[in-house]
Amino acid sequence: MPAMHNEAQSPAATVPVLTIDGPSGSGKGTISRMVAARLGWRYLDSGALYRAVGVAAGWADLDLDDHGALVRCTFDTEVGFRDDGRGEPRVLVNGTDATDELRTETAGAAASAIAAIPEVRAALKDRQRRFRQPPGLVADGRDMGTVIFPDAPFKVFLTASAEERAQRRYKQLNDKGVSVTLDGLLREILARDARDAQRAVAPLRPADDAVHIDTTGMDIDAVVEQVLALVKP
Ligand SMILES: Nc1ncnc2c1ncn2[C@@H]1O[C@H](COP(=O)(O)OP(=O)(O)OP(=O)(O)O)[C@@H](O)[C@H]1O
Ligand SMILES: Nc1ccn([C@H]2C[C@H](O)[C@@H](COP(=O)(O)O)O2)c(=O)n1
Repeated sequence: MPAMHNEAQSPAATVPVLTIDGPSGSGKGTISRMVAARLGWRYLDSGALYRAVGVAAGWADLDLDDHGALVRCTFDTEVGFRDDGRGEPRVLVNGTDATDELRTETAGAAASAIAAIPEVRAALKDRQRRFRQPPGLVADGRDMGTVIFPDAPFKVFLTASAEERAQRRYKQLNDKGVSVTLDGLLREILARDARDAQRAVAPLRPADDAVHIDTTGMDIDAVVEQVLALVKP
């Protein structure tokens, strides 16, 4: 009976997903949040999950080479998102607001190292897929279009030159009163790009069916409009 064939598809699979993957500082988070708000869809910051595990591992004084302990830590770490309507959602790690610690380059580097462990990625898979709820989801990360939501109807791969990404991060951190050097940030960005793109499991790469948008020299609103046009032409 034809109806039986449809039953194989889970209800979640009918919820539309827009995936936005790309390297650090390409604007994934900023653009995803704005597009999700315009569409009235949910938002998944998948990087925050890896960062949260990194931060929790730091709190527990775990060695980044102790993969067994890091995998256990992944299962034990509860991550909550609280949107107070004032920009970036707050991220709670085991009940503690860790948003500011999560956004540091140190947390980014730890997340990138932990994210190369296949069992950590496997442990976070279902947690990410559970965000797919009506009326739709915007999901940002490195493997949203390739691994987590390969059937997403809308996929974007955002890039910008490494120099521009470092400039953006420099301004972002300066505005927060964090003292950094442009050279140091550029080195960190290039190191993170290399690790994320070269790991064996779910490396950073565009899905075959992703639309590439190079945001070098583009302002935020122009990128948002270009992405929205893909979903609502
Ligand atoms: N098109 C753009 N033009 C100028 N600045 C931008 C643009 N897109 C994002 N930015 C700024 O760049 C900074 C980094 O953006 P964002 O945090 O969204 O990047 P990301 O790709 O999510 O980074 P990460 O992967 O490290 O979390 C922010 O300060 C943001 O306002
Ligand atoms: N889907 C994802 C999301 C993130 N990571 C890893 C690699 C990143 O360097 C790190 C931090 O992510 P960010 O907050 O900068 O988006 O987490 C990943 O491997 N896969």
